[in-house]
Amino acid sequence: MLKINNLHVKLEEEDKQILKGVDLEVPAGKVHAIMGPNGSGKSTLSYVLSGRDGYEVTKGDATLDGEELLDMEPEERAAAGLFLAFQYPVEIPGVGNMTFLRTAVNAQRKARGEAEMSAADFLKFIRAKAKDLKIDADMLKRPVNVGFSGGEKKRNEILQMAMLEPKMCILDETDSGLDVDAMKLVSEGVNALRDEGRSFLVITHYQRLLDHIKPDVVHIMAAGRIIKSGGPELALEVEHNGYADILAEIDA
Ligand SMILES: Nc1ncnc2c1ncn2[C@@H]1O[C@H](COP(=O)(O)OP(=O)(O)OP(=O)(O)O)[C@@H](O)[C@H]1O
Repeated sequence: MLKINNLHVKLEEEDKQILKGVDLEVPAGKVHAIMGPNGSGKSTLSYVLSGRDGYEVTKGDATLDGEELLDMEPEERAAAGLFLAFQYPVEIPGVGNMTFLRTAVNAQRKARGEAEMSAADFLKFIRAKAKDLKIDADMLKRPVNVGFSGGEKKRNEILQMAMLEPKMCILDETDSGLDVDAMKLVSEGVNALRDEGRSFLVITHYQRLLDHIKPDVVHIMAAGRIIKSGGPELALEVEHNGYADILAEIDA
């Protein structure tokens, strides 16, 4: 599924290397988590995979099911099955949430050579998914994310993910801004999408999210590289002891 090989990335505007040799492999059907101190490069990794401007890949590559991701335009990456839920979801004034989702779903279907979904079928589909995520019908009519609370934005992103049915989902700090109940709801939304053909990369600071979304593997990122990988117990170790011991192990 997702394979990242010795990825080096610098900022385009200044000579600052942020990713310094990331190696990561997320097989089909698996949930991997990335934790790591502030500024270690976790969000940069998700931005680069999504095709955001401002970063230059200086070495290495990333493939999704063998296809080179980094050469693709952002919409081609989405059509290839990549989905990213960002730390700070964007607001799109003037574009209704429902219209946005219908356009996105139909663009994906078109890219896959499938027929567009009719208005009636789409309405049924979105209403069922929104109900599962306890998203108010009123929120579907409002402009995308405009005036949504932090938690509503996160839930809306999980709705987008549920509607687009991607094969590789990257969730960047989906827990930030969620209250306990919303975190449970969002985690349930993610768990409902777990499937042997779908993989997840969950970037988080908090072990408690991983209590709900149980990862197969936890990676620790520091200074632009994955420095340690292990099972869910690694997240517990971080929760109890912080990163100092792990960083010291690497330096030794
Ligand atoms: N556009 C930019 N201009 C200047 N520095 C940047 C830019 N983008 C990223 N950086 C720097 O790159 C480093 C990695 O940032 P990144 O946001 O990827 O870290 P992170 O691991 O996601 O951090 P956090 O846990 O705090 O969200 C940081 O030192 C950050 O300041």
